[in-house]
Amino acid sequence: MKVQDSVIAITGGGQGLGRAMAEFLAARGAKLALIDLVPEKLDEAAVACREAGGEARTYVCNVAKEADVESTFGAILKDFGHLNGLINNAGILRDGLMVKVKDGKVEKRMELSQWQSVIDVNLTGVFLCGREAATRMIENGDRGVIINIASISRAGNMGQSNYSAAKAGVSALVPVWAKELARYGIRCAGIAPGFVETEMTASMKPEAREKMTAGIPLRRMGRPEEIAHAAAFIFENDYLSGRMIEVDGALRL
Ligand SMILES: NC(=O)C1=CN([C@@H]2O[C@H](COP(=O)(O)OP(=O)(O)OC[C@H]3O[C@@H](n4cnc5c(N)ncnc54)[C@H](O)[C@@H]3O)[C@@H](O)[C@H]2O)C=CC1
Ligand SMILES: CC(C)c1ccc(C(=O)O)c(O)c1O
Repeated sequence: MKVQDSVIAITGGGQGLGRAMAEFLAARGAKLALIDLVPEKLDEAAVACREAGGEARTYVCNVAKEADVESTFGAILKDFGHLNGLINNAGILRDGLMVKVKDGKVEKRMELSQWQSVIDVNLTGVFLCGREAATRMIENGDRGVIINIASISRAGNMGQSNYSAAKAGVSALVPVWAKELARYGIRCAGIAPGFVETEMTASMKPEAREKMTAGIPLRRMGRPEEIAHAAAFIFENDYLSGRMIEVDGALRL
């Protein structure tokens, strides 16, 4: 599918990887529907997309809320008339060990609320947006692509019971949706990034950065545009469906 003139919704499009993917696709002529919780971030991202050469509109929405998601995708169809892509990117971290022994006593360290908040956004949010996007594409007769952003943590990372479970879940949805939606001309694939340079990692102390990158076979973190490049490849390759692409510098957790 051509990126040029395709209408692509990106959740968490206000900053970080979501914004980087939006700018990358905008430079190739995409029409972006940017979805996020934070209006100011959305406005900044939309300006950057227009400067890159694409069209962009913004939608304030909590992906974990069914009513928000339904009205947002309704508005996208009304504004653009079509929907050809969804990048399920919005995600949060609430890391912590599940249990810990302190002074000989076992403590429950990961609160249920900590578990639930990550599952709500990173897994249920992906389900709600994927279901809504597929519904609208099919109703509208649009061919389309759904991309789920996972993480190398999907393999199981210490201190990330909630996050690893959610990322394994969104990876499992990829072949499910690829099989269910192929008959409607919709493909589904995913990307599992390793550590990517973001504002957070850029502000780390040099020693901490060096320790982190020392374990990566390519000896550096990924760049946001390298993840965006993988998203564009998935979008453009019409025989790619049901699979995850790992963009992690060969790191295994
Ligand atoms: N940065 C990294 O090194 C890696 C990131 N990832 C994944 O990539 C995705 C993006 O990560 P980053 O750009 O680093 O994160 P970020 O924290 O910089 O950006 C996430 C965006 O999602 C938005 N968001 C959060 N909750 C939301 C909700 N309920 N509804 C709508 N929007 C919401 C935030 O407002 C923010 O703009 C996430 O799914 C993350 O798990 C995966 C592997 C590595
Ligand atoms: C542990 C993985 C590679 C990781 C690291 C950092 C972030 C982030 O800052 O958002 C992630 O989302 C990750 O999945």
